[in-house]
Amino acid sequence: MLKLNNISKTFNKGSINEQKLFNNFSLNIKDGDFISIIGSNGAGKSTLLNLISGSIEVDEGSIVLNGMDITNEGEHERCRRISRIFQDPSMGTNPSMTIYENLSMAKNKGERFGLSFLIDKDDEEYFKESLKVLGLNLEDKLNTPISQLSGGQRQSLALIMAVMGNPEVLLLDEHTAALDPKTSEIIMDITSRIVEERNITTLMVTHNIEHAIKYGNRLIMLHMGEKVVDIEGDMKSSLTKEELLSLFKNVSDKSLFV
Ligand SMILES: Nc1ncnc2c1ncn2[C@@H]1O[C@H](COP(=O)(O)OP(=O)(O)OP(=O)(O)O)[C@@H](O)[C@H]1O
Repeated sequence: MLKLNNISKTFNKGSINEQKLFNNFSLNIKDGDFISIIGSNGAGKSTLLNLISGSIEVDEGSIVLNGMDITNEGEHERCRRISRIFQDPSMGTNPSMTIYENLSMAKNKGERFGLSFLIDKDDEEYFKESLKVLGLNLEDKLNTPISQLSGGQRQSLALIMAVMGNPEVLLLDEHTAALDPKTSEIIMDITSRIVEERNITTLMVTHNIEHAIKYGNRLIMLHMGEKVVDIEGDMKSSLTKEELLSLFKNVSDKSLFV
């Protein structure tokens, strides 16, 4: 269980650009939840993931992961338990290294090691088995530099790397947004298979309404740092695109008057 308790976050405090984004924001996420997070630009979606990953600190409130208060842990300390994939496929992998080396790095995440320690031939079979799940034949390209892979192949690899250490939480920050529509569908299919097979608690920020509806057991809409829609279970699975767009429009229209 991941719990965000009464979180507050203000950017540029005390300056003319001060922006109070989250004010007493709470969220309880159950183990195995796959949550789609939508909302207009600037709603606070990425900031929410930043607060969970530890890349920015909360001003007030606490974050508790499976009973352990991680509020004061930095990103590096949280990274073994919380994995993240970004929009840019080059961010999850090291382009100057091979697939094999990247996977070795992911396997040893958070540990102190030198490159010589990374090359362990015994890992080869394990890496090949992990890559086979993707169905992209990357298992035959272990010695190929990442720079020679397409964006979709890189993002698939980033997924395998992100879940390699069995994280408790997976954060997906518009991870298909930079891909062409067909590749984006393939990556979403792979994502959903991996998340389901491993039962990883997942938060996925997306601007793709269809993906938000199709994937996950829960959907949250953020608006100006507030949770304005939160549906799950049967309500989520029967939600139509029209209904969601109408909810979205209601929220946007209302904000014109505040
Ligand atoms: N590090 C920061 N310093 C100052 N302001 C920030 C910082 N991070 C985010 N903000 C501000 O907080 C607000 C929310 O930003 P955030 O990136 O979380 O929105 P978002 O919902 O992810 O938007 P988008 O869909 O455009 O990616 C924005 O107004 C943004 O300018």
